[in-house]
Amino acid sequence: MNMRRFREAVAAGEFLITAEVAPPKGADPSGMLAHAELLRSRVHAINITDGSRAVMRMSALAATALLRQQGIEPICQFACRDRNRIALQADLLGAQALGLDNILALTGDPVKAGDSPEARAVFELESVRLLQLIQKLNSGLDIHEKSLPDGASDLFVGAAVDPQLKSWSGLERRFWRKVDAGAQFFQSQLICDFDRLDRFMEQIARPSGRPVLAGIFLLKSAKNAEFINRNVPGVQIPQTIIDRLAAAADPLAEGIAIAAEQVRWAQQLCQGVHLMAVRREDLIPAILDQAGIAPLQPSSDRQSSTLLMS
Ligand SMILES: NC(=O)C1=CN([C@@H]2O[C@H](COP(=O)(O)OP(=O)(O)OC[C@H]3O[C@@H](n4cnc5c(N)ncnc54)[C@H](O)[C@@H]3O)[C@@H](O)[C@H]2O)C=CC1
Ligand SMILES: Nc1nc(=O)c2c([nH]1)NC[C@@H]1CN(c3ccc(C(=O)N[C@@H](CCC(=O)O)C(=O)O)cc3)CN21
Repeated sequence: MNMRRFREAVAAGEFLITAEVAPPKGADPSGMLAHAELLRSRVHAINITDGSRAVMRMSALAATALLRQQGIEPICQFACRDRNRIALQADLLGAQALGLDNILALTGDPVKAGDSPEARAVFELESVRLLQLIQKLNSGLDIHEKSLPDGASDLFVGAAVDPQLKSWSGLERRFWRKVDAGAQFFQSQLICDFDRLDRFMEQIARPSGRPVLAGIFLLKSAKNAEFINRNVPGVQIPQTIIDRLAAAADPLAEGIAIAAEQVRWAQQLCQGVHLMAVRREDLIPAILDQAGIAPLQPSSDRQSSTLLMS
């Protein structure tokens, strides 16, 4: 089973498709695995959240290991909130040993956003320093530049970016710091302003040569959009979209139509999409169908067709 399909697709310049799935809130992974199974032929990788919104769930490391066991390529989110440098390095090396070599390096949401506001937050590193740490592990050094006697990692690491950030100069500076620290791909924050994405791609991202996946969220209703505006740090769904959902006879169908439109815009502007459909991951194939994106060719078929052609 090819578990380097995502990085191969990045290298080949394919239009990249990932989907976000949260680990279970409990010890039984069967629901998560069933959702992931529905997406197998539609995405290059499944991106597993790590303490998203500071809400307690199963560890991303365990959840991605389970996906990989099932033959589905994961991207493991790594947030800096809950682990100091010893624990981050330990888990990164463990991820590599388990074959979980796609990583998304994040700072992480503040604990006050979640279900344990009294928890102690660590944040010893933030996303750029986490990327720098991974760069060191990949070159056979630990965070203190001591050599790793049992070998370097080969982690394929990406970072988040919010093209709608108010400070353009802050956005540009932070994006380039992430590129310099080894980010191989970028996943955008949930995006609604595609003019802004266009400008970000033209003026900031394109010169870096790093692919950007637009973060596209299936809004299930106007209420869902309002929940996000209240509870997801850094996200603001515009009133025009909330009104469109509120006016729709079938808000879920309207949400699918909006997401499919956004996928089409992303095809014009950037190198991929990161699809989020919280608790309705089963609808991601419908979004891709409406956007005119066919299932992916299995990577083994692609290899054999290349062989036939040569
Ligand atoms: N110096 C400056 O100009 C800037 C400073 N900052 C500060 O740095 C801190 C952390 O920023 P970063 O390390 O850049 O954050 P980060 O690397 O974790 O995320 C980058 C952006 O993506 C968004 N994001 C978070 N989780 C995401 C996910 N799962 N998928 C997609 N997007 C996601 C965030 O809202 C953020 O705007 C913040 O406290 C912020 O105040 C942030 C941006 C610019
Ligand atoms: N700062 C930040 N943290 C994140 O965890 C995060 C982002 N940004 N941006 C990208 C995605 C979007 N995320 C989201 C967005 C919406 C819901 C949401 O609406 N969840 C449920 C409600 C669940 C509940 O009731 O607790 C839903 O009904 O859709 C969850 C995670 C997670 N990701």
